[in-house]
Amino acid sequence: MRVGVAPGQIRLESLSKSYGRVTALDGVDLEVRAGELITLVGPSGSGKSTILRLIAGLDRPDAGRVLVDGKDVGRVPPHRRAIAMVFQDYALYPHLTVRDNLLFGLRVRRVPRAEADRQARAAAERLEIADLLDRYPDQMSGGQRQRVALARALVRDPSVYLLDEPLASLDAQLRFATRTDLLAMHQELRTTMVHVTHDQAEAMTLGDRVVVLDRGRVRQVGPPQEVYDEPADVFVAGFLGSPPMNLVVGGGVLGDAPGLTLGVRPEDLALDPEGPIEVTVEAMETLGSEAILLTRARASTRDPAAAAAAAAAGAGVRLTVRTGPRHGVRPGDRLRLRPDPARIHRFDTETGRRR
Ligand SMILES: Nc1ncnc2c1ncn2[C@@H]1O[C@H](COP(=O)(O)OP(=O)(O)OP(=O)(O)O)[C@@H](O)[C@H]1O
Repeated sequence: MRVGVAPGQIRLESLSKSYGRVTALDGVDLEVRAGELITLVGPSGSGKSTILRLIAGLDRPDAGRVLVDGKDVGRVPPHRRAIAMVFQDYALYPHLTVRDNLLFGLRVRRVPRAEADRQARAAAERLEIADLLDRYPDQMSGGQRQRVALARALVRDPSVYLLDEPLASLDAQLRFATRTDLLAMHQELRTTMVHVTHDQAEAMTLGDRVVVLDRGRVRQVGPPQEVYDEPADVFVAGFLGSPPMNLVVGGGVLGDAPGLTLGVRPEDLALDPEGPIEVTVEAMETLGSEAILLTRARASTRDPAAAAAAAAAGAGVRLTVRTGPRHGVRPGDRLRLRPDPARIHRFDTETGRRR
């Protein structure tokens, strides 16, 4: 029996990369499965684009290896890797029409004219830009340019797509529409896609798995809902979710827990007249389908460090609550909250790790 590796599988082994004194990647291990859409997410400077550049061969690692389909590609130049990259700023050739932008890569590869035309048209139709083939990039909207950039990647017929914040410069509505297109494109092609974003909402919706990065290290890898429900550490807990998880050192109003930090997401705090936590509403945002209440509780804790921290801050713990839009609450109101006991997260305060 032949044991092969499916095309488009990527393995990163102990990848490290520094720029001068800046450590961009610090021992990254990651396996991207063939055909998977995986999203790298993390704050600015966490190393996301560096990972893409190393996979594409645009940069070389200081240590570690990149394997594509089981082969070390360290010595393979970028144009020989079966990889297409799409950037936030489209990177279209401004002096070429859409048609010629699409044909460019095919001409470089000496694909016969008729076949190249056929492939360019198929990609344009796939991304619904067939009526724009004679336009120049500056004659199109941002969303249209992004579709052209995706179509150009498509005609290369790569075994891996690297997408570096392709939706970042689109407005909210277009972003949603293009995100849906990208998902449909992946579902149809089933080609490996590594997508980078710093937008945690995008990471939740776009990807079979999400990789959370922080300062050049992988903090957690898993299906988005799993990472959201069981963050591996305080960093991931605070990063994924908007508004972020409420985190209370020592537990405080969430329950006395010396040495631990307890967390609860805004949607897991219910308004309940019998609830154990008394808070004052300081501000609120009503968003149509939901409301966010910014409240402040009195810290009740026996953890001396937490009590001192709360006292030093001059007030009680802030708790953000997500609730329905028709709550009848006003700033200044006193309310009671009940945390869902099954949804309290426990972290070691010293290491930050989930307990
Ligand atoms: N060519 C370079 N020269 C110097 N420093 C660099 C270079 N490229 C990246 N860095 C640094 O390496 C770190 C990681 O950068 P990288 O672009 O991978 O982050 P990122 O997570 O993609 O960030 P962003 O979301 O802002 O694009 C940053 O501190 C960055 O300043």
